[in-house]
Amino acid sequence: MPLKPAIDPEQWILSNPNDLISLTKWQRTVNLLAKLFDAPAGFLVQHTPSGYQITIASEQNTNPYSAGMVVEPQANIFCRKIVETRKSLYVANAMIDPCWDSNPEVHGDGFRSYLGVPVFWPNGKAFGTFCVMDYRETNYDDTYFELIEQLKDILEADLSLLELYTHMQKLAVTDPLTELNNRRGFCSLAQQRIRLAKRMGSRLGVFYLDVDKFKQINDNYGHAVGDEVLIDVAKAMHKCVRSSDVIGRMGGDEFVALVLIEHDSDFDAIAQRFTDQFAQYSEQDLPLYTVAIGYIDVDLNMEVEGILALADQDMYQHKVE
Ligand SMILES: Nc1nc2c(ncn2[C@@H]2O[C@H](COP(=O)(O)OP(=O)(O)OP(=O)(O)O)[C@@H](O)[C@H]2O)c(=O)[nH]1
Repeated sequence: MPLKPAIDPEQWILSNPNDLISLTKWQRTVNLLAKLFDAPAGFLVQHTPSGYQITIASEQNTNPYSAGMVVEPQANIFCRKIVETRKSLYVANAMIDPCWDSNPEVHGDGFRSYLGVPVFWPNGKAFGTFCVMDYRETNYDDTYFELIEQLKDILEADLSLLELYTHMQKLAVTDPLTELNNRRGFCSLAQQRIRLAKRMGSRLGVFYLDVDKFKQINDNYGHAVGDEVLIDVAKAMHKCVRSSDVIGRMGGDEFVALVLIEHDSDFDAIAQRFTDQFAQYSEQDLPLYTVAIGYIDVDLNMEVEGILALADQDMYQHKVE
C-alpha cells in the first residue's frame, strides 16, 4: 500500500491538531532558533494552496506576527520563494535587492534580513518553511546555515513519525488485497455508525455476502484468479452502496456492508443491485461466479459482532448448494 500523506496537504495543521505532534516541542525549537540567531522573529510556516500560515511564531515582543496568521499565496514573501524553488534562501539585506520591493514583510514591517530552509514531508512534498527574520542587515556564516538545518531535522523527524504511525494505523484496519476495511476496521466504524443512527433515529441494514464455491475457483483457475474475483467483489460493493456506507472484508470470501435504510423496499432493492453488479463482472475476463447475499434490519441495541452473526445466518439460507 503506498504511503499517503498523514495530513491532507490542503488542510492547516493548526486546524487539524494531531496527538502525535507536540506543538509545545515545536514552539521550543522555534524559540531556540530565534535565540541562537539573536533574531527578533523565528517561524515554522505551512504552505497549502490557500497560502502560507504561521504554524509557530517565536514568543518574543519583537515578533510582529503570531501563529495562525495567513498570507495569501500570491504575496511576494520570502517563504513563497523557498516553496517555489524548494531551496533554502538567505537574504542579508532585502533593501538592496529590487525583487523584494513588493514584499510586505520588508516594506510594511521593516524586516531587512531573512534566512529560511524548506521543510518537507517524507514523501518529498513541501510542508513549508523554517526561518528567522531580522530588522537589521545580517552576516550569517556557515555555522548558522548548519544550525538551522539541524533544527529543521527535528521538525522533519516528527513529520516522518506522524506519517509512519498514520500508515501503520491504516494498515491495522485495512485488508491489503481489496483495500476495504478488515474485520477490525469494519467493526470499529460500524460501532460509530450505529451510535449515530441511534441518536438520529435512523435505520441501518447489514448485508452479508459470500462467494459461492470460491474454493473451486481457486482450485480450477489458481489463487491469482481467486484474488481477482475478491477484488472484483470489492469493486462491485463500492458501486452498490453510498460512499457514506461502511463496507468491509471479513476474511476469505466474506464481505459485509452496513447501509442506511430509508424504506422497507431498500433491502430487496440493494440485494438486487448487488446481484446485477456481480452478473456484470462475471461477464468480463473472470470465471462466472455467484454470491450468496443475506441481510438483516439492524437492531441498534445489539453489538456489532452479534449483528454480523445474524446477517451471516441469513446469508447461509441463500447459499447455492
Ligand atoms: N485466492 C484467495 N483465496 C482465499 C483468500 N482467503 C481465503 N481464500 C480461500 O477461500 C476459500 C474459502 O473456502 P470456503 O470457506 O470453503 O468457501 P466456498 O468454497 O465458497 O464454499 P461455500 O461458501 O460453501 O460456497 C478457501 O479455500 C481459502 O483458502 C484470498 O485472499 N485469496
